[in-house]
Amino acid sequence: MGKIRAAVVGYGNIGRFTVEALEAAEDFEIAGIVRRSGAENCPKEISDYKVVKDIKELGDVDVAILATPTRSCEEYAKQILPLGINTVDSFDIHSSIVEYRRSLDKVNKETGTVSVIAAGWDPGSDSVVRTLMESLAPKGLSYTNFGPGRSMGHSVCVRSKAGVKDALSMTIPVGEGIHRRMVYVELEDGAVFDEVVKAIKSDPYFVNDETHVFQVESVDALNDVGHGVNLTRKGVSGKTHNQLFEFNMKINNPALTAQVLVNSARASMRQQPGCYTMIEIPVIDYLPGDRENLIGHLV
Ligand SMILES: NC(=O)C1=CN([C@@H]2O[C@H](COP(=O)(O)OP(=O)(O)OC[C@H]3O[C@@H](n4cnc5c(N)ncnc54)[C@H](OP(=O)(O)O)[C@@H]3O)[C@@H](O)[C@H]2O)C=CC1
Ligand SMILES: N[C@@H](CCCC(=O)C(=O)O)C(=O)O
Repeated sequence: MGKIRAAVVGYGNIGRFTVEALEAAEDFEIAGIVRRSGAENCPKEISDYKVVKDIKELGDVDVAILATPTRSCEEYAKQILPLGINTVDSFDIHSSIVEYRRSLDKVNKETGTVSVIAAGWDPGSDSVVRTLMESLAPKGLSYTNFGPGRSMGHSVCVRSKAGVKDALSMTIPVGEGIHRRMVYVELEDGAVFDEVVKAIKSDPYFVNDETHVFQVESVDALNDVGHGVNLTRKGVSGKTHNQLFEFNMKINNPALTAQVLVNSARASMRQQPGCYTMIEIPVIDYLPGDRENLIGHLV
């Protein structure tokens, strides 16, 4: 089989690391990068690739990796799927995933394409770990404790508010799956801080958590894209109590998200038409290489 031709749509934090992850993956080639401004002010590190405004300018593309804000993923996917191109995204509004999956699945079936959605680390690879833990102790309690670290999704959400020039949303674990949000905003001239605070606190990304907003001179001076998670489950296997499982990681957030997107782009090439979350795909499909070799060294 030839190399998988992938396009990266959106060249922000996740887009930049997605290009790197594709460059490191021997079974992929980069068909090009889609930016709203096309090749205008093109960053030096991608100047050897085709950089375009519209994915149609790229010729043959097997899969489009949507490195765009979560709230624009559905619109991009619905423009791209009718071209016969698979899509992959890291959509992260947990409460809307079922509805989003249903909406794209219809388009996938009509166009004979595959979408893998919610494919970052959370939702994404953590969802696979949560699923495995629940199967190992079907009765019990699981907790997902994030950070401390930068949530890209929450930071993107704050940056989309009127008057915000730049933002950093830090996730602070309070315990048992509860989090505090510490939000640092750099404002445009003339922006009213209290209005910005109101817009942030009423957004579904923040509405259920204790949120503190601070105005700062420079977000860049504070920025650190490190993050992490501690997942636990305590429960019952069969009729036996007190089974305790734990999964921990400390990560560079965009680098890990990009790696999961690339793995999911590969997996998209191996599924029947439809829309999938990561827990619906056999884990072996995320890996390159010969199936029997993988079974030989992993099982
Ligand atoms: N599931 C998970 O675990 C994770 C999910 N994510 C998701 O990844 C998303 C992207 O994060 P990040 O890369 O930091 O975001 P950025 O803002 O850095 O990048 C998004 C890029 O999308 C393009 N874009 C297209 N439409 C818009 C629009 N309407 N407004 C702004 N930009 C647009 C822009 O690129 P251009 O100008 O080149 O077109 C922009 O640079 C987040 O929304 C988050 O939800 C992130 C981390 C983990
Ligand atoms: N979706 C997150 C990754 C998981 C961590 C998280 O949800 C949080 O910090 O709130 C992100 O966008 O960075």
